[in-house]
Parts: sequence; structure tokens; C-alpha cells
Amino acid sequence: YVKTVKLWRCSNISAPRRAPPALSTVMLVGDSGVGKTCLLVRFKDAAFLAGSFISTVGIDFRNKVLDIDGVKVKLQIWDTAGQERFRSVTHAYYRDAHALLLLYDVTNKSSFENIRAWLTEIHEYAQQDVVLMLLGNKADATHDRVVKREDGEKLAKEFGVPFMETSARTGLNVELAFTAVAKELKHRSVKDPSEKFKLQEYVNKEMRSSGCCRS
Ligand SMILES: Nc1nc2c(ncn2[C@@H]2O[C@H](COP(=O)(O)OP(=O)(O)OP(=O)(O)O)[C@@H](O)[C@H]2O)c(=O)[nH]1
Repeated sequence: YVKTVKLWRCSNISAPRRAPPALSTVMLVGDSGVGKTCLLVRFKDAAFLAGSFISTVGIDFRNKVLDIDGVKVKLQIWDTAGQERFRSVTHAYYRDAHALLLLYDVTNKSSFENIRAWLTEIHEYAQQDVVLMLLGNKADATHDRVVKREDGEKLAKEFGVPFMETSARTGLNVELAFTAVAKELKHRSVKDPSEKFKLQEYVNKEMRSSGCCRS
């Protein structure tokens, strides 16, 4: 009931179901309150869920079709509940995810510290070749920030995971995060080995060209 209320604030969403093979599945994971639902709503509807915070219950999803270099890539994005009590539900979905966006909140230290535990969980439950990206969300909240961008970069480097900061409030890098993942998934499906794609290089290049976030 609570989950339904949360997502009905933006649009009408039916019960989640497993994606047919034609879809690429992207799962949003991370502690409760880091902004997973807001990131999804920003990406899908270019809107921001302001106001009181309602936790997701279980799992929900939305579809979006992206045009990647002239090819249609269908994404089914799963919004998971960050609360510990729903962890077993999330575990059941990992193995069907083609990509994972792992979020922490730059204004919440423990959400950042918990990233190591999330990575352990991902290692245990997700496919070995899952596309993974670490996102430091709420980058707009400069006054409340407690996790530096460099700390996020350092952690991501330690685990060999692409990284960027995002803001569901302003839309910073939200489109880029999903597009980068879709590009990686599309390139993986191309049989030609000369078509190499480096996710972090692509993200850095795109951020540089938009004048965002990196020197
Ligand atoms: N300033 C700021 N606030 C944000 C941002 N993203 C989300 N929030 C706020 O953070 C709170 C939690 O956002 P949600 O998207 O519901 O968090 P969640 O990760 O889906 O939480 P669970 O459903 O419990 O797992 C809400 O009050 C949002 O308004 C952001 O980019 N910037």
C-alpha cells in the first residue's frame, strides 16, 4: 500500500513483473533514503518527488526506451526497497538484472560506508558480468554534504567500478547514468570485438563536454 502511494504520486504503476528477454533490466540499489525512487522518477518523468519521504515496499519498476546510436534499447528499471526488512525480496531479483546502479547519499555518511556491504551482496547474488555503476546522489545538497566526491572516486577505483555524482533534484547526470549503462549493454550485445566501449571513459568525456563535475 505504501509503495503504491509513493509511486502514484507521479503516475499509475502496476505490480512489478520479471522482464521479458527483449528488455535490459537495470536495478537501483542502496540504503533507504539515498534517492532511488527520485532518480527513477527524474529519469522517466523529468520530475522530482519533493516533500515527505515514503519508503518503497518490496520492488517496483518502470520502462523506458532509449535511442543509443540509432538503436532502440528498452530498459526496465527496478526500484528496490533500501530497508533491511525487504532485503530478501531484493536478493531474488539480482540474478535477473543486467545492470545495477548502486547509490549512496553524499549527505549521509553511513549510506556511503554501507557501499562495501552492498558490493559484497552484489558479488554474492548478481550475475558475474553485471554492468555496475556507483552513484553519489544528492550532489545538489552542498551545505549538507559529508562525503567528498574524491572519496566516492577512491572507493569506486578500489573496486574497479565506474562512478559519478548525480542529483535527482536538479537532474545532474541522471540521463547520463542510464544512457551510459544502456550503451554498455548495447555494446556487449554487439558481436564485433573491435567495438570496445569503456564506461568510465565515456562518462568522463560526457561530463567534461557538459562542463560538469570534473577538472
Ligand atoms: N536534495 C536532494 N534530495 C533528494 C534527492 N533525491 C532524493 N532526495 C530526497 O531524499 C528522500 C528519499 O528519496 P527516495 O527516492 O524516496 O529514496 P529511496 O532510496 O527510494 O528510499 P527507499 O524507498 O526507502 O529505499 C526524499 O525526501 C527525497 O525528496 C536529491 O538528488 N537531492
